[in-house]
Amino acid sequence: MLEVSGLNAWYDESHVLHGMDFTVREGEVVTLLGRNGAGKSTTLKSIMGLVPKRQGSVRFRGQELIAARPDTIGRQGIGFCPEERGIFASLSVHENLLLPPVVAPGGLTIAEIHTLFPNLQERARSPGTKLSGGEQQMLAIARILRTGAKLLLLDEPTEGLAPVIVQQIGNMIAEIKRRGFTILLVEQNFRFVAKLADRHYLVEQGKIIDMIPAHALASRMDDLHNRLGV
Ligand SMILES: Nc1ncnc2c1ncn2[C@@H]1O[C@H](COP(=O)(O)OP(=O)(O)OP(=O)(O)O)[C@@H](O)[C@H]1O
Repeated sequence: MLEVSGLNAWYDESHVLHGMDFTVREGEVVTLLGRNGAGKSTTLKSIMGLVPKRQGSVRFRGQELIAARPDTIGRQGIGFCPEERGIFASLSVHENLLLPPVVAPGGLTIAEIHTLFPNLQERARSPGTKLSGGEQQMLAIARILRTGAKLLLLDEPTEGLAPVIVQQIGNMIAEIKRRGFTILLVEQNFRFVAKLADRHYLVEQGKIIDMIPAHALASRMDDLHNRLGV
C-alpha cells in the first residue's frame, strides 16, 4: 500500500532523513521505533509533504507522491494525526469532527464514530478546550476516520496519557485495524505497540536500520531496550 524508498528530508540546512526504505502493506499496523530525534515524526511529515524539502520516492497504491502537495496527498487517502493533535479549542467536539473534508467513500459515519468513542458522543457539544488529553487524542483519530482515508499516520498517540487511557487507545487502534484500516504508528511506548503491531521498523539517525516482525519481538527485547534507551 505504501512504499517509501530512498527518502531524504531537510529542514533548511539540516539534513534529517538519509534514505529511508520501508513498506506498509494493506491492513497492517506498522511502527517506527527509535530514540528522540531519530527522525520518526519527520518521516510521517515527509510522507504528507509537510517538510520544506524532500527527495526519494513515496508511492501510495502505486502512485508517486514525492512531488505532490499536502492537500493532494490527503485526497489520495492518507490521514495524518500529528503529535500536537490539532484540536480547535474554540470549536465543539462535533464541529472538530466535521472539519476535515471527506476525500473518499468508506469513511465511518458519525453514528459509527459515536459507537466506537462513546465519550465523544457524550461530549459532542463541549468545546475542544474542555476535553481531557485522552479525549483529545480520540477526537484527533476519530476525525480522520470520517474522511475515507485508508492509511492513517499516527504520531505518538499515547504521549502524556495515563495507563488506563493508553489501554483504551490501544483497544481503539485494534478495532480500527479490524475494520480494515492500515496504520503507520510512531511510538515511544514499547509495551503499547508490542501488542498491536504486525511489524516494527527501527529508526536511527534518519535511516531504517532493522525490521522486526511481531513474532520476533520478544527475543529482541533486551537489544531494543538498549537501542531505544527506554
Ligand atoms: N521544524 C524543525 N526544524 C528544524 N529541525 C527540526 C524540526 N523538526 C525536527 N527537527 C530535527 O530533526 C531531527 C528529527 O526530529 P524528529 O522530530 O523527526 O524525531 P523523532 O524521531 O520523531 O523524535 P521525537 O520523538 O523527539 O519527535 C531532530 O534532530 C530534530 O531536532
